[in-house]
Amino acid sequence: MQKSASSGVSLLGPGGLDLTHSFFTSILNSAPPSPTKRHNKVTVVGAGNVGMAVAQTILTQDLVDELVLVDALPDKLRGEMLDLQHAAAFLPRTKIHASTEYSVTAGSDLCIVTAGARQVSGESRLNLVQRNVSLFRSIIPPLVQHSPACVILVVSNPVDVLTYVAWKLSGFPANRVFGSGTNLDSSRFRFLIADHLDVNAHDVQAYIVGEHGDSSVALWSSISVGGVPVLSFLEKQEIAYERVTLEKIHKAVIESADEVIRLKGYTSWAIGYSVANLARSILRDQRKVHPVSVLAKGFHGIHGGEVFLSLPSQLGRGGVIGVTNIHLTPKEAQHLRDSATAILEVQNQLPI
Ligand SMILES: NC(=O)C1=CN([C@@H]2O[C@H](COP(=O)(O)OP(=O)(O)OC[C@H]3O[C@@H](n4cnc5c(N)ncnc54)[C@H](O)[C@@H]3O)[C@@H](O)[C@H]2O)C=CC1
Ligand SMILES: CC(=O)C(=O)O
Repeated sequence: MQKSASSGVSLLGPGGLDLTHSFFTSILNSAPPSPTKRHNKVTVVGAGNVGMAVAQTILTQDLVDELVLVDALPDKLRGEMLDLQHAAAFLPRTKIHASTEYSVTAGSDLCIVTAGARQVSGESRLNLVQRNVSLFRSIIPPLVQHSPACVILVVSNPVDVLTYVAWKLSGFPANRVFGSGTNLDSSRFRFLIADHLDVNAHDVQAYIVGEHGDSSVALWSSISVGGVPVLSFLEKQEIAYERVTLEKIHKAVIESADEVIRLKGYTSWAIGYSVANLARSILRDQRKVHPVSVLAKGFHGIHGGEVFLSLPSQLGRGGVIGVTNIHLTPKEAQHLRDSATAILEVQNQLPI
């Protein structure tokens, strides 16, 4: 009995009748016109906790026509694919494929890399670098071979160093390779500020930039609630202690991942939503600004080497359109350069 390549479901009836041709009668004399809507194909490499959170969030948001999962574990991969396909009646129509072979990814518009080792509680993300760089050597070249025009979005940790590695291995221009960076940290920051002030996180503007990790930099002057700049408001009211609260909130952001990992073993939902939010900006050419990991050499006095770290950047169909000219205080600029140094110290030890 013949089976469809991606689902394994039989397309032939018991007598060998091909049912796919017998349910509908065409009302046209020729083939129907091809749809004018752009066909979006996204690949997610790594079908672990993060990859599957990304996949399911993308599916529920009706972003893609084809979703491809790639992993090194064939049974896990097929199980995840079937489990998602079985929700087809409740989801926007999407063709879901899964394979350990990269040929299935051909023609992807966006390739999201989540494969790799993850940190345990108490471990720094930077500690993962050697293990994940060698995985990237087997992941990035075949992705590029099959989708030479794609945008690559790196999620695996340490995300800033691995985005640099992906850029080098791909040979792509820098606008087509970026990392999820501090889009997640900034979301955690906005949630904690909103929670503290009892407002909606959508109404809180606040950026964390630099490394997705211990040396991240909170841009205090970027914080506004409903259009009111928070720091100058607090200064006018002479509520100095709130500045201490904000610093505590930034510390809580840095410790967030470790807290979740200690409690449930890994983080997944927030990064899933964060990445789907980035995918939407790319696929829908939304030109929204997100704090993501981009080639930062030359920005804000960062000169020591080619380094990727997060800066507020505009995203569209072709990838990173540009980095916003944010104003940094001398202290913030110094912290950003320190963050670049922390990343470069790890990166410079790599044979890339
Ligand atoms: N940037 C961010 O904000 C975040 C990054 N992460 C990172 O995402 C990565 C994945 O985390 P989890 O999904 O929790 O780990 P996981 O262990 O659940 O999944 C990793 C997956 O990668 C697959 N894999 C390993 N080698 C592969 C290869 N050569 N080709 C294809 N697939 C391969 C494994 O089979 C596994 O399914 C980690 O590096 C983690 O630190 C996690 C959360 C947030
Ligand atoms: C694991 C990780 O990088 C995070 O949740 O922030």
